[in-house]
Amino acid sequence: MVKIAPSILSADFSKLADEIKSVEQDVDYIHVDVMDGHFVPNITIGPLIVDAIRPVTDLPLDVHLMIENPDRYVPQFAQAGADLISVHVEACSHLHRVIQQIRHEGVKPGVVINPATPVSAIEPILEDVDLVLVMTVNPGFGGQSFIESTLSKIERLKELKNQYGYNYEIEVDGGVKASTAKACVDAGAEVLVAGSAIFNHDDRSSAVRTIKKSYEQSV
Ligand SMILES: O=C(CO)[C@H](O)[C@H](O)COP(=O)(O)O
Ligand SMILES: [Fe+2]
Repeated sequence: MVKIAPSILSADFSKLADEIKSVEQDVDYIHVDVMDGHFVPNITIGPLIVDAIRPVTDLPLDVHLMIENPDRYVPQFAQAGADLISVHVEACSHLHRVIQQIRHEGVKPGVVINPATPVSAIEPILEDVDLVLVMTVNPGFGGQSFIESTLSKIERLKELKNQYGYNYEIEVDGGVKASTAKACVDAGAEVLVAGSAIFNHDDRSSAVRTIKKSYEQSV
């Protein structure tokens, strides 16, 4: 079963609790985009917001850290109630140490690769993570166009997972909507992050259904 993870980056921040409630019956994770204005040009959410939305839902909070030196903030996001914390390989000088740190905090660790980063950059860490997030846009903003060249990396991650019996889920993030979701699922994506394709529609159930219908023939 393919999982859906709505990104609250495209939600109405003046009523985040209502926004989360509007999707939770149809989805599997709540995706939280944390940006620091350094690793990416945008500034968004910190641990205080994660703490505030934690009691709103029982769904796992999938926290995507787009920040430099994430080791400085992992304990705060863990204490705030993150269930998964993913860090960019491009933002970590000591990736293995950060992944260990996340697990030590009792949280599932994930690693993220940007569109221009090859799978080979994270091969040594694949046995240690619960999630691999393939960015299908350059991180920083919602509502961007899907980058097709990322599909071969999803296929490679599926191949490596089958070959070595790794436990990670393959997640994709950026530009995922009805017209791009099937290609992701066919390539091996198991978790689809979608922000604008869900929150830019008044009827969230119908928006999620439209995405699911686009690939259900292939799963
Ligand atoms: O990490 C992200 C951006 O850096 C977001 O999760 C992603 O962009 C979701 O937005 P959309 O589905 O509208 O592309
Ligand atoms: Fe994200």
